[in-house]
Amino acid sequence: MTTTPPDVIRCAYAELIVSDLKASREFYVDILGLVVTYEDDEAVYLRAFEEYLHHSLIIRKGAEPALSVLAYRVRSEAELDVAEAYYRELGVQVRRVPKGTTRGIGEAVRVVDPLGFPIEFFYEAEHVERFTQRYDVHGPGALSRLDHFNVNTPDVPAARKYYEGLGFRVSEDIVDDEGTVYAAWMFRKPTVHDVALTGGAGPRLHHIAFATHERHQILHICDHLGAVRKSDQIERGPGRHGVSNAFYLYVRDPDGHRIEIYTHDYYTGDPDNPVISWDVHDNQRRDWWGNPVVPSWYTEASRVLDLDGKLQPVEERTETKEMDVTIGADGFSYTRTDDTARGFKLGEQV
Ligand SMILES: O=S(=O)(O)c1ccc(O)c(O)c1
Ligand SMILES: [Fe+2]
Repeated sequence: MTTTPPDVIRCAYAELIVSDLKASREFYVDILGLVVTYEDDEAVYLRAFEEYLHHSLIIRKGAEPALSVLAYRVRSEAELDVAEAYYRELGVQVRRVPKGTTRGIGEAVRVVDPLGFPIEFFYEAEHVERFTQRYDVHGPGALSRLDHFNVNTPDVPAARKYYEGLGFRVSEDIVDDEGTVYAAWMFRKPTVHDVALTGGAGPRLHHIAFATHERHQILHICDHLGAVRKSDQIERGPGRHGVSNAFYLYVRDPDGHRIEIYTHDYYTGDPDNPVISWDVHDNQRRDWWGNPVVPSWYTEASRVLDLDGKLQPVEERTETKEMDVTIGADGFSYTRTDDTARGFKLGEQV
């Protein structure tokens, strides 16, 4: 690459295609408590309480539930030219879209990145009221901001190299002693990640995560789902992650799109931030308390669209899959590395 990469600040918004806008609005607004910035018959533009840009999530009515864009904010309008040149040199599909193509967003550059994901780079965006201290409208499950994207991609080292080319750094990863890389967490903003690369068939969206300030907000969302008899939308957690140290919950929206609610990871902003590598057989890597990872969390994810709204084909992972080495009769994981006397604890039970 001769051209410099665009200066990405952070993950900024996503657009999900949903089959029933009303049902999805109930999930994202009535249960998760996101704020509606604007809505019409086609789409709802949502933001979390600390956010002052127009939206961080769009849910848009469509026949095929899928991800239609993951957007990163760049440091200035000038970075759009940089992004356009960078991706043209990569030889991928690149499109310049005028201001207002997406309500509330200025001029942008859209690409299908080398991993097959629909990605947008933008700077200018409409400012709206920031509800940081509007405690009169915060619910008990108040979400503060969008925190990260997690994507399924078959070749994690190749994806890591691509994102390193964009100036992202690795905070943590999951590996085995043969050198297979199962997942990596990468950041531009000084937290654990803006994007996580999860080995698996891809391009697929694994989840979008919103942060809360307090664990009790996550617990309230669980209680709320129970109260409306929608506990089946709780997929995994609440729990404490090993990787990232965050307290977490995964819920599935009416179309099965996965949303993580996440709090309490850590600062990564110094140049010498140490990378944490986890052994794939460490049973506390994904859940610090050793709770099992449900198989659907490894196998299910959302399809993604190209820039014309067509489903991207999915490529299977060829390297060993994490689920195969840590779940069920063939899989195994340990709690204490020297615990040979009692052998390996069977990994996540299925
Ligand atoms: O399950 S992991 O502890 O690996 C994990 C860590 C951080 C995340 O954001 C996540 O989705 C999953
Ligand atoms: Fe996550």
